[in-house]
Amino acid sequence: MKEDVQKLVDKGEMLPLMEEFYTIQGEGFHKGTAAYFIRVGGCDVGCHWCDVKESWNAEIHPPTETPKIVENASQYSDTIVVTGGEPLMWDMTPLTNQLKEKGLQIHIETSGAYPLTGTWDWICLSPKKMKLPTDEVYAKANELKVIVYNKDDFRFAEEQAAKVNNDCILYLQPEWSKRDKMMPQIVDYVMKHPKWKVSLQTHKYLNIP
Ligand SMILES: C[S@@+](CC[C@H](N)C(=O)[O-])C[C@H]1O[C@@H](n2cnc3c(N)ncnc32)[C@H](O)[C@@H]1O
Ligand SMILES: Nc1nc2[nH]cc(C(=O)O)c2c(=O)[nH]1
Ligand code: SF4
Ligand SMILES: [Mg+2]
Repeated sequence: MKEDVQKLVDKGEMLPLMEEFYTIQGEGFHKGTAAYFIRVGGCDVGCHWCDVKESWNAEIHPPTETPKIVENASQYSDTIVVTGGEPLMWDMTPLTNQLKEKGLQIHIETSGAYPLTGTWDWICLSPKKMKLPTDEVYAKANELKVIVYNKDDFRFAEEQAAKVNNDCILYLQPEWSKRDKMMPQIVDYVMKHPKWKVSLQTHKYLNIP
């Protein structure tokens, strides 16, 4: 990467943009709501079941000026979801400041494994065992969304629930490839422990992005 571009990426004034799309938020608290998704490239958390492994290598995604991303996003929706990859690998301050200047609602999907930057109307924290969230994101998360791949994830979910703030809404979401096996166990678990709710990847059932 050219030195001047690298400097702008380091400041969050340019971001490796993988894709952008207008769709329906499929998961968690805001499921069913139309939103414009900005998918930022780059992630080193390494979830073996990740459904967007193409996002991991930041170098294959073109560094894009944040004003250009914002200008485009604002044409589509009042609600913007920033996801990745892991968006918090980058300084989210310029992007979120500019989205706020347009009066948009800004949500983030994050593992919380990197320092929390940017200003957010909604934080969806989906913690990962390999690289745990920072204390700040546990304190500020609006929803906790734990992916259930196997039985140990129920233990992990409780451990993570003990760390988030009291207002945080708790979700268990089946890992997509294990949904048939884990869904009955999730149903049973939620009925026994009703502080949890079920989150499904509804966009995958609807065949939308
Ligand atoms: C692709 S990640 C990107 C944002 C961030 N890196 C994170 O993990 O939160 C977006 C959401 O999809 C979830 N996810 C990824 N792969 C999944 C899968 N195979 N089944 C269910 N959820 C998955 C993640 O846990 C996260 O909540
Ligand atoms: N429709 C839809 N909803 C989503 N919610 C979180 C997603 C993500 O990949 O971050 C996602 C996604 O990729 N598509
Ligand atoms: S943290 Fe998110 S983007 Fe990174 S590997 Fe895990 S699910 Fe995929
Ligand atoms: Mg997704």
